Amino acid sequence: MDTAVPPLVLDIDGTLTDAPGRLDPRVFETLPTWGAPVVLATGKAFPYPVSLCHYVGIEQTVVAENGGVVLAAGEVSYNADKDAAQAAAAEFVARGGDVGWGEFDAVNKWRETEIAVNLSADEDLLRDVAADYGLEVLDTGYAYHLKTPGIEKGDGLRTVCETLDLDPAEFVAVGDSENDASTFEVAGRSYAVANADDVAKAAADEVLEESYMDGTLSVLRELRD
Ligand SMILES: O=C(O)COP(=O)(O)O
Ligand SMILES: [Mg+2]
Repeated sequence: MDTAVPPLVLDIDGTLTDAPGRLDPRVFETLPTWGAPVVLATGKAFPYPVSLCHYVGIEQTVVAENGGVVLAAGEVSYNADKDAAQAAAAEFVARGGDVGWGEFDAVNKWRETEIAVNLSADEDLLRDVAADYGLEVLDTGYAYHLKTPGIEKGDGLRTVCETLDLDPAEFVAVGDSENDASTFEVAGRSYAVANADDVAKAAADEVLEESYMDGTLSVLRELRD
């Protein structure tokens, strides 16, 4: 029954995907029929979750770039400083670093508020440069994010809730990484999938027995039944 399901805030990578990072096809049958708002909250660049909502067939309600960009009810807000991240990334490269996505950098091309760096990059150098520019480095397990400190997915969820007149405490959150800890704090109930990192596991109300979409679906089924 759909009558009493709570709104959801779902991470994408590691939560709606499989281990190699492919979207789990069960997303297509589960999310469009959910009887309450579904927010996708991700570290991915803004167009990725917007496209995902489009193709899955749900409202475009999105927290992207770790809270840097929020879209709800057609209203977009930008909450972080791409210029600083871009300047720091240029300095990182000038000091011998490699952002690591090859010649055509689709990971950052449409990113509005931060820069994502491949996990193969020199982390110590990246952290040094970030500190010089007053930025932080967030490791999601999928990328290092060179970002404005204090801007988090959880702030994005609050913005969504203000726009849609929803109570964040009613939300159920599922995620897998350090960048989901802020969402877990803001949402009323939170779950880390079994493949989650230690920060996400410590922040979650409950750590699930199953990984990836199997874990996420175990929560959604329980909420629905
Ligand atoms: O972009 C990343 O690094 C991780 O993305 P996610 O927040 O959807 O897991
Ligand atoms: Mg994730």
